[in-house]
Amino acid sequence: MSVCGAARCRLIQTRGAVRRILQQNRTACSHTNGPAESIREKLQAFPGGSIELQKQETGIAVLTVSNPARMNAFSGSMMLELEQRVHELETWTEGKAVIVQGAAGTFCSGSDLNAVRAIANPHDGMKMCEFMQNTLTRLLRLPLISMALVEGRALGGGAELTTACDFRLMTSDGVIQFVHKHMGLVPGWGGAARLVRIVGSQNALKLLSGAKKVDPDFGKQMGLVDEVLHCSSGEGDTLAHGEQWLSQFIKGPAPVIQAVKKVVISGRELPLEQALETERNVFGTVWGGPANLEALALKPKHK
Ligand SMILES: CCCC(=O)SCCNC(=O)CCNC(=O)[C@H](O)C(C)(C)COP(=O)(O)OP(=O)(O)OC[C@H]1O[C@@H](n2cnc3c(N)ncnc32)[C@H](O)[C@@H]1OP(=O)(O)O
Repeated sequence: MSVCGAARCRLIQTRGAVRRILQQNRTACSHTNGPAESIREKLQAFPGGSIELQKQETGIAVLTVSNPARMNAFSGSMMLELEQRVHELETWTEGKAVIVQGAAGTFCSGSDLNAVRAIANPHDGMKMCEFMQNTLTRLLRLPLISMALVEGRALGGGAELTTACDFRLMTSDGVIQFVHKHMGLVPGWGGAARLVRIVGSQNALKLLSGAKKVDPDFGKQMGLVDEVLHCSSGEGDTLAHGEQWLSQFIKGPAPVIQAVKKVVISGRELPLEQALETERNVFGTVWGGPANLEALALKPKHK
């Protein structure tokens, strides 16, 4: 092929890649989309529990999955509520971080099995899966640093939820387990795709095919767990310990923290040329900004 022909070929490939990414973003970022609409009514038919959101003045929000009578399993209405909470976080300009936790000393036991039984056909399953993939992708793409605080158990969809956060912290008795295989399933909320990116395909294959229990030591060893909190679930101060750990990453003004997260997301998800372009654009939002000018005026030494 001539040099011109090769260049034209590369251009066509790049355009194709850009079109695909834009398409993915449209699907994952739209607040309402056609296919997801029809599942909403079905999900609404399975009420129970709630997703609570507390936005704090520190710039840290706490998102609590709460359905204690069912070990914080996701009812249909909780799936809908999670999407609403993520939407609220997407527009939180003062925010820096979000902690995702479970109520009453345990994280989340996945889908509510009562709802699962009622929609146990491929059509509804795929719609529910599309809905949750969309929400969890948006959670991961928030311009906020996110952390799953795993007390007790994170099972099935609960394990998948932990992978939609930037960091995972665990109490010393915490367990993450992709139990899907035991249920005759594979992850469907995007958990497999994200797990491969976090721990690599070899480790992901072991965790999914063996439905292995990940305790804090195993989790740290394979890079799934970022830090172990040396306290037990339900002790009450777990959240304070989690906030303390997170504080090292969120010092400074919200626009700068959000800019950091944006360049990391684009670096993680986009082809290099596009990631570089996004990085330039984000850089332009902080260069010469208040935090930058203040730092320059202080003549800092980074010893
Ligand atoms: C794409 C998404 C795929 C999925 O998420 S599929 C769902 C995967 N999750 C599961 O299979 C979890 C099944 N549950 C369990 O293994 C155990 O209940 C669990 C969480 C280890 C807790 O065990 P224990 O401490 O002995 O407590 P327990 O079994 O008595 O549970 C207390 C009450 O909670 C209920 N529960 C727990 N997980 C649930 C779930 N996912 N859906 C609906 N209900 C659930 C459980 O039935 C029990 O209720 P009850 O007291 O019998 O009325």
